[in-house]
Amino acid sequence: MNNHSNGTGFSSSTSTTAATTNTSVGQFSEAVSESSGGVMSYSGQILASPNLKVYSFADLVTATKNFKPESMLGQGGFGKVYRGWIDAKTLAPSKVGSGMIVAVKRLNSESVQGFAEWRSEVNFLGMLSHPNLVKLLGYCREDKELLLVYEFMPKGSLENHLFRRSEPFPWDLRIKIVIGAARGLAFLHGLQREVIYRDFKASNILLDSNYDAKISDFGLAKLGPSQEKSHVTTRIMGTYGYAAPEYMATGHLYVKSDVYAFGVVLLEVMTGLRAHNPKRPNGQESLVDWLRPELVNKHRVKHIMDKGIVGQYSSKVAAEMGRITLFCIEPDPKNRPHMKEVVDVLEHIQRINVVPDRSSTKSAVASSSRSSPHRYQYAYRAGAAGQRRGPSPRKLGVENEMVA
Ligand SMILES: Nc1ncnc2c1ncn2[C@@H]1O[C@H](COP(=O)(O)OP(=O)(O)OP(=O)(O)O)[C@@H](O)[C@H]1O
Repeated sequence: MNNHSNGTGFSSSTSTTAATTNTSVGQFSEAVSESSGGVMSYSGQILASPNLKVYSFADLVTATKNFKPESMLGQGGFGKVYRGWIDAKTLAPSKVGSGMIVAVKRLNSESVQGFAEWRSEVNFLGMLSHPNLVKLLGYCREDKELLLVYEFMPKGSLENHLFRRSEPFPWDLRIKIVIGAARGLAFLHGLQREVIYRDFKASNILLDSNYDAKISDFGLAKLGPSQEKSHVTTRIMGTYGYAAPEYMATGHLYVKSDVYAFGVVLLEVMTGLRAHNPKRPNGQESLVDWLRPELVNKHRVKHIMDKGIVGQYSSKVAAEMGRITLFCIEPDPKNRPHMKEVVDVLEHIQRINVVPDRSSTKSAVASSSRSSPHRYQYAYRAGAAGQRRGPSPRKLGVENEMVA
């Protein structure tokens, strides 16, 4: 057993483990001290020290009832995620059915990338706190086992709602979610030493019971460039369809590479179509390449909007969404907006959505029999409705799979 909790939610072994997770934590602590520790920024905070519970593997076996298959919430590129139970006050593992629900990610410890992802998650999420970032509660590293314990997000991911459900996802929830996610990214980009998230996509936007968005999965996050530099150079990793062209071509990663990926998610939210789907006809596999020309003409934008949500947004809103999306997916990173500007524009779009024949989006949505937020029921079931709109996104650069 490597680590033990001292029951206070923080233990000396937390810092020992953090210190031994090498380079990125060193850099990160530096970035934190540059920002003088415990600083508020865009209503978020860099914690003076990580506040994570250290679990033993046996703790998490108890919490998840031995990772029973029925409690699996989902599966990502680096491991499986299970529903678990802990005591809400002490965060100690509890019996299934008592205390509070958490999500326990068990990483594939055989893979080098699995360890890198685990370390990055502990380093970044352990130090950052913001209403639009998912909360990491604790972790376990024992022999080959690497696990992470997160707050449970009962409404699943944006990807689930957009692409795996038979019912169209209401427009007002779509816009609320992208605003939350934009605030989360703006927080990361607004830190004194910027954090580049690098894997922004619909499946990494998780939703709480109120459909408030929280960005999860900091496995690929990087500290931004120091001082004069505009970018960091890294191995190409991420997910097909979302990675910015400059990053794919050169490995140069900018804060604005995240803005590009955000623009791709906006396009998915508008159209209800996946960023990349090899099953679409020739020339339509990449959503951006296929639909960018439509975004240029504000009168054509309405034709690419998801047919399932007609009547829930005004044409002005569709045109404005088209404009900000186009701005985010500009080929040259310098021409893309800052996330703070994107937040302002999206908040404006949310305010101006007056739908014809109705006085507000809310009433528009409420009067739609198919997609009222009250009627829109979502019970968390992993992969509930199968692949409504194409296969899951494919990871770039996992292990030795490099992309030319
Ligand atoms: N905190 C959480 N609460 C509820 N469900 C979660 C939580 N974290 C993850 N999940 C579920 O588990 C699934 C897998 O998550 P994970 O982060 O491992 O992979 P991913 O983001 O879907 O893909 P990849 O890691 O390959 O990019 C998610 O899509 C989501 O459905």
